[in-house]
Amino acid sequence: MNNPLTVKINDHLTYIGVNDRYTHLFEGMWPLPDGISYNSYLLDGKDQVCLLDCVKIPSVDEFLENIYSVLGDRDIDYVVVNHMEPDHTSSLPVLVERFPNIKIIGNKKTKDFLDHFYDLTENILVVKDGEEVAIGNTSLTFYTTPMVHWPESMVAFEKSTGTLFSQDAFGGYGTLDGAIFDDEINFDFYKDETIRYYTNIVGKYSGQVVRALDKLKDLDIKTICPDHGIVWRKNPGIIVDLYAKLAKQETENGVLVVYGSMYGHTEKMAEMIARSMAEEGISNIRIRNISEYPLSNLIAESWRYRGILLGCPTYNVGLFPPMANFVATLTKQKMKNHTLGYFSSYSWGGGAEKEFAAFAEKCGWDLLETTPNVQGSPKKEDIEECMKLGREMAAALKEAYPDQYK
Ligand SMILES: Cc1cc2nc3c(=O)[nH]c(=O)nc-3n(C[C@H](O)[C@H](O)[C@H](O)COP(=O)(O)O)c2cc1C
Repeated sequence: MNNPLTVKINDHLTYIGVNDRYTHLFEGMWPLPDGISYNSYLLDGKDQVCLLDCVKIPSVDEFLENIYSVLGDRDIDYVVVNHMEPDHTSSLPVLVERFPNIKIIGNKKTKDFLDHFYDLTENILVVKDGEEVAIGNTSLTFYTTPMVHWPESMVAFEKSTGTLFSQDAFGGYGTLDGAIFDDEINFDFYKDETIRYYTNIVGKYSGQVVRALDKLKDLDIKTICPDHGIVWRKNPGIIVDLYAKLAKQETENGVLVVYGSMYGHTEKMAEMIARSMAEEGISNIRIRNISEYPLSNLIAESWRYRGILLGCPTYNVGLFPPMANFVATLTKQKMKNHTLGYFSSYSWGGGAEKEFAAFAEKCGWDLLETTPNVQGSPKKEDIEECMKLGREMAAALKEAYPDQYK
């Protein structure tokens, strides 16, 4: 049956994934303004057929329709579970029911998860790192990529065509709107969403990403088939380079000012600090109100800019709660190459400034000297302190990017 929604990648490989424009929050917390795709692939080795990764359960009917339209009444011999996260496996039990002879390919850790998630304990082929499994007239070789971004994560490589099935690595948010290949798509449409995906989902495991990239560097990769987003067949180097750059965290010239404010005192401080940076010639400045701007985007922007300035009022002897949450998130992100400044406001005993100082020590970024802590509305001398902090940030950026200030 002709189904234009299943797309041939090569003679024996077909894209059979689905788009999701209904889920508003990925993993229950990351906004999906452009939706997301759950990619799945059917590898036809003539005598044997193998499915690579599945989709989220609400799309199971469309998924099965795609499978049947490619396979007709043929059976499926294997399903590879490269990653156990339910957006790729919650349809697996239905698949197993429809294709009772199917063997699930995973590693030792996958086997454990299959039992705990879905009570699946039979017909599992456990593969080791580097093991090759014949799929009819072709084969798949499996490489474990632990913590990119779960412990059982692995990738599969089909060497006859140089196709890497990379699970969540090299993926991005955003549905595949008609086109699925990099040469059919304007990547500028997807780039920001790919970066936001990386920083939200994979970012804190960048060390493991670097190790995984190193492990796969000798493979002759011609096509990358991730579990979300674009299939890379023309220029896979673009997405590999982007991931490598993000993993190394090469920050760029600019400042992200994140503030929280209930009654405007801290907001005023943020505006003054930004003004003094602008007066010093810093042109990439973003001021974000933490109560209004999504955490997901704040993470992506803090990943990007070298300068990070955080400010908030004292709230019950500590940080304003949304800022406390952001600071805790930043601590877990393990980011590098940043210059940090902080500022705060209080009315009686204070407390936010101490928690900012504790964060500064933990993250280990370059810390600016001036840390204004203002009682109530900023007065003349407080304004001067804020301007001084801005000038210090400007000086740090000029030192970090001297070529841009010649
Ligand atoms: C719910 C609440 C709790 C506060 N807790 C403290 C506190 O523990 N210590 C303190 O010095 N000020 C406290 N404040 C006062 C604010 O930190 C202070 O008024 C600050 O200047 C407000 O800044 P903003 O205008 O940017 O919101 C609290 C204010 C509110 C509304």
